[in-house]
Amino acid sequence: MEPIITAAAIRAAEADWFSAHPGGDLMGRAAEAVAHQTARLLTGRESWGVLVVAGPGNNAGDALFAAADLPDLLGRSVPLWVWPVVERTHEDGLAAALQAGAVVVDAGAALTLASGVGVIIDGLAGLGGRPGLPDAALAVARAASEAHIPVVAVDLPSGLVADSVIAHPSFAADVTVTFIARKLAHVAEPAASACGRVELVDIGVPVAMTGTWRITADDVRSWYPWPGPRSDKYSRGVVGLDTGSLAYPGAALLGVDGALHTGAGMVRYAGPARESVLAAFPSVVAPLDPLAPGRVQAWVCGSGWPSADAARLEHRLRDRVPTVIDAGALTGLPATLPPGCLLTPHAGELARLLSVDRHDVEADPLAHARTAVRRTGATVLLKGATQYCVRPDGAAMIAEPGPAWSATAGSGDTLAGIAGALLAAGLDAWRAGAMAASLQARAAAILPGPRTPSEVAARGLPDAIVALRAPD
Ligand SMILES: NC(=O)C1=CN([C@@H]2O[C@H](COP(=O)(O)OP(=O)(O)OC[C@H]3O[C@@H](n4cnc5c(N)ncnc54)[C@H](O)[C@@H]3O)[C@@H](O)[C@H]2O)[C@@H](O)CC1
Repeated sequence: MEPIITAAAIRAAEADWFSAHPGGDLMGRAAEAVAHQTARLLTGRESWGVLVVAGPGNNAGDALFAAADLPDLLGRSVPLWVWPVVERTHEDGLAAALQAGAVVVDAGAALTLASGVGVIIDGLAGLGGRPGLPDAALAVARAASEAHIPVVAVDLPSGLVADSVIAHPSFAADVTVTFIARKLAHVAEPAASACGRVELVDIGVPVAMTGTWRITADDVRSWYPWPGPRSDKYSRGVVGLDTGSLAYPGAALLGVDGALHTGAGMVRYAGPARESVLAAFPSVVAPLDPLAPGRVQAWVCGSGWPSADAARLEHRLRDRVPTVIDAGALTGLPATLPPGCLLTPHAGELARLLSVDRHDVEADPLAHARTAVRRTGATVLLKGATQYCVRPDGAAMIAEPGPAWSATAGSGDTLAGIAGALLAAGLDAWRAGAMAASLQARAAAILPGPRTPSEVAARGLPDAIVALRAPD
């Protein structure tokens, strides 16, 4: 798991580092990394000049020192321009840039340069960034974007806020060079799209964890319940699905598809779409009486339920096995849920669960997911372009992102089945939720284009799972 750190935690870590290393130089290390990325982007460009957009803070210091490093790094002269957006920019940084031959320009000249220069270094604001940009800076950002001029953002594109997912008007970076740890804006949509490729640079500052992580490829590989020589269908996990309805039989098929292709040892289907499920998946065990007792290690409920059905949900919860609670089952939850439940709402469902506006959830998804966790005592996987899995102690894990193609009706039903299979195999709800979202993202990524959720499950999941063990 890779920690995602708040701006406050970074500031505290830097303060501790400076007390332990009086007079130490972090800016030099940061600037070196920014210069390196700028040099890479400059190589092969027709125009060799670099425009630095400089604000008042340390972010500008990083950008200006980086520009000053460029002639030495590239072994030749580099035309440099500095636009100090404010009256006073970082003094030592500006002096270094001037020493390297930089010319100070005003807003008008910066706007002209923005569509013809080789690379722009955005050093207007970083951790101290306020939302949005002053008009003149926004005009420069837009001109650069229209002319496809590469932008290197220092720490994060100016206009974004480090701890927020909101896509405020900002520079659109090709590369964002950040230090110590990634922040939420780097990994969570829609802000993340403005960051381009994020290069994380270790500048040797240890930082305290803040309870949010991003799942890594190593986690996905090692948490997947690989079968061994002594595995049988029970040790691999029996997942029960009470999903679908006469109105939405497809949801039952999609959930079963997800569970089978994630590697469930056995799928038991106990719902109203028995005939269609058996016709499509002969390996599924589906008793004639859906209420007949049968061994399951996890349940999946709610996908394709047309409305809340407290009795149907309570019947399944009585087994006291980990349960995925999806879609229709998310309304009308009992006052207390047994341990190990995984709720899988999208933003609209979470908004309804919390009686708030959907836009509030979208503006601060993590806070709302944490509120739902506090109210229900369950683990919550909030679905969307960025998927957050929050467990009862508040710890959050951000799943691997998938292609935008995944935004189709039915992919949530498949996801519930994937999560159910992982719960039945013994993963805790937190890992199962983040893993399910990541596996589905990987499956969709290896089958690019407009695919049905069943195609992603049937063709993408097995290949994505096998590829986890392929040599890099
Ligand atoms: N503390 C250190 O020594 C280190 C700091 N580093 C850099 O320093 C940055 C933090 O420095 P600061 O605390 O000085 O903060 P910033 O450099 O982010 O600057 C904050 C200033 O920018 C102005 N500002 C904020 N948002 C704006 C916006 N949207 N438009 C226009 N002006 C805006 C604010 O009024 C404030 O004066 C980090 O992001 C990182 O780039 C790195 O050099 C690593 C080491």
